Amino acid sequence: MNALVELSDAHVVHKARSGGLFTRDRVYALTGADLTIAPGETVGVVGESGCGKSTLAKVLVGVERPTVGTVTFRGRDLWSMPPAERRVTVGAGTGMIFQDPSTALNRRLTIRQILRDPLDVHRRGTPAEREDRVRELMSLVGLPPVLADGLPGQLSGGQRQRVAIARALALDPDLVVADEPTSALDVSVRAQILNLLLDLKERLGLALVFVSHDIQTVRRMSDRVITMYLGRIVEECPADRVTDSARHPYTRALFSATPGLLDPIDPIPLVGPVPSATRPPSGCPFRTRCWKATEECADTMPVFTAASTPGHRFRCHHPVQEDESTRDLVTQAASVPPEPHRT
Ligand SMILES: Nc1ncnc2c1ncn2[C@@H]1O[C@H](COP(=O)(O)OP(=O)(O)OP(=O)(O)O)[C@@H](O)[C@H]1O
Repeated sequence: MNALVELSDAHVVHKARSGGLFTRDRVYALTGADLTIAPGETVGVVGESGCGKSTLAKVLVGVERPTVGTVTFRGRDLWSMPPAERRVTVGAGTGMIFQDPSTALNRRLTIRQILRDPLDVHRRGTPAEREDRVRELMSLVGLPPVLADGLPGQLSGGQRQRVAIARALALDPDLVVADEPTSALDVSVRAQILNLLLDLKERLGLALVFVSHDIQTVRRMSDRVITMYLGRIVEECPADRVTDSARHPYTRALFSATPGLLDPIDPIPLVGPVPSATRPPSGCPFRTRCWKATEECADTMPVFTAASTPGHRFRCHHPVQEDESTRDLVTQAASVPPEPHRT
């Protein structure tokens, strides 16, 4: 695959905190992530809260340095560049859109100042050209020019997110990462912002990484869906196959619990809670909740296996068969008693 950005064996480990103080524990936020994103591709990232989606997103745009592993952007290793060069590469080549535009935008600056800031920092064009670019960016995201002298607090949530999108696009990036871009917005404006992102992606040829809890939207927006579990990428699947043909039991379970995707069925029952990211299980991290788990799963983390469809791969010792329906899996999972090796 022609790569725009590539992660190779990327790990992010944090010091754990308790009551604001660091403890001796470590949080394994991202473990052994290998991922390639092509120019113009939309990759959706799904997984339960705390599984490392935001960490993956931040590593991809060079905001977070992996503790171990490499991030290659347009063929260059980001973290072996001199810092000044990395700032230019990341600042101009990537953009990030956060969940809550109210906190992501400086509320003391006007919209014009917010949009001019990256152009000034990266010294793009003459002052007059920067003013033109601000007008162009506002028009690109559907904001009337009259709002240029307003403050973020004077705008609606949807308008603020449009400003955040315009700012992310200011320097013509190749890659934009949107981390839960609509979850802080009113339901009524979510679709408008998602359509705007899709439209901009097409018009500007952007690669888009879309992180969300909203599985239906991820599937609709993306070419490829990445499933994460406890800091690991466990499956990559073309979006049009992920509901019915995902091979990792966790991906099937996640999609079975999303209302409206499949014929009405009960979700695949999973045993217990997600384990702590400070003490991930040995072997496959999903094994403690998986109805297919065996001793082998406790002993070794499976390597990626390629499925029959290009772009589809999974890490599982006992994958779901291609012809197994989610309804079959619900029955299977419900009939398996908890095993000692699961804990
Ligand atoms: N700076 C940090 N210090 C300590 N632990 C952290 C830090 N940042 C993230 N973590 C932990 O790393 C793990 C992964 O966090 P991350 O935010 O990437 O997950 P997520 O899937 O995006 O979660 P959510 O869906 O709730 O936003 C979590 O256990 C989180 O508590």
